[in-house]
Amino acid sequence: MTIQWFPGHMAKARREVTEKLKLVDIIFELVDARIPYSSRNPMIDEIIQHKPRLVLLNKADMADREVTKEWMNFFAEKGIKSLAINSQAGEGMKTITTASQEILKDKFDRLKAKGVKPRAIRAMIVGIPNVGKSTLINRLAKKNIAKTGNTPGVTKSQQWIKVGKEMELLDTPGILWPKFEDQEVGMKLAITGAIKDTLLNLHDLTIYSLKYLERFYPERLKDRYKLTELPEDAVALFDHIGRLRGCLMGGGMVDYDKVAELVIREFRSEKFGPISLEKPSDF
Ligand SMILES: Nc1nc2c(ncn2[C@@H]2O[C@H](COP(=O)(O)OP(=O)(O)OP(=O)(O)O)[C@@H](O)[C@H]2O)c(=O)[nH]1
Repeated sequence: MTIQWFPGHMAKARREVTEKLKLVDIIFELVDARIPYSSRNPMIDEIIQHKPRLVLLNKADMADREVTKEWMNFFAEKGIKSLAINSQAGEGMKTITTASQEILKDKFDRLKAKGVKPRAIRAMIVGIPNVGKSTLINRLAKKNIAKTGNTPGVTKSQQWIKVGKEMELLDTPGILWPKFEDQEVGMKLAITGAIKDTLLNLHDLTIYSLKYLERFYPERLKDRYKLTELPEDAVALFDHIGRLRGCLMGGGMVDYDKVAELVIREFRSEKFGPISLEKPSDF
């Protein structure tokens, strides 16, 4: 689902998350492991205030493992615990409960000391569109979607999902808007599918992807398109790929639109292997 964000939608999204915050002990901030900076909501700190949080670097299977480690260190330095997960395959699911228990240990110990009966940790997922919120909820839910009725004060359909004995998760995630701050962030969001590519020029997107590969993963680019040397400019590279892959118009001219579509499709379907599009040192 791709949402067009207008100020009214943003205000509503913020209000909904703020409302649900009161019901939970911890927020799971879901980001795309390939773009942990660009896929964060720009106002997340302001919205969730001091609520304990766990950053989940989702789609870690598509990101560069070494770079993901750098991001985990980056968050740790800010005092934020993060985990690399793959919701689609269900990898890292157990670690979410364990990490939440660690983060909330003091709070729950205090409650226990006051004689409050132990209860499950209550959590909710927030993140920008397409980051994997529904996939994660389904993974964690397994068959345990609790039909415990509605929670007062929340949307009628709101339910808690049991995640083992230790945790309960709100079944609807908080959907927040992505950053719109600059073109580069926009490129990364479009490449990873968080915003529609029709909002950007497909050729710009392709050139951005190719330049990125050229800079950080040159061998993969050469391997994929049977290049011995990297061409001097984008046009030469487009020509080479077009001829190699038969993206031609009548008369044998290279069809640049087709080349652009092909490269983006291959980039998104991991034909170049797992790739991270940003590092903590970029910021
Ligand atoms: N490779 C990979 N793909 C994933 C992972 N998690 C989710 N996906 C895919 O990412 C796409 C978006 O996932 P959703 O769960 O629909 O994302 P969402 O955040 O709920 O999206 P909205 O409903 O738009 O807010 C789907 O095609 C998922 O299969 C993951 O860890 N790895």
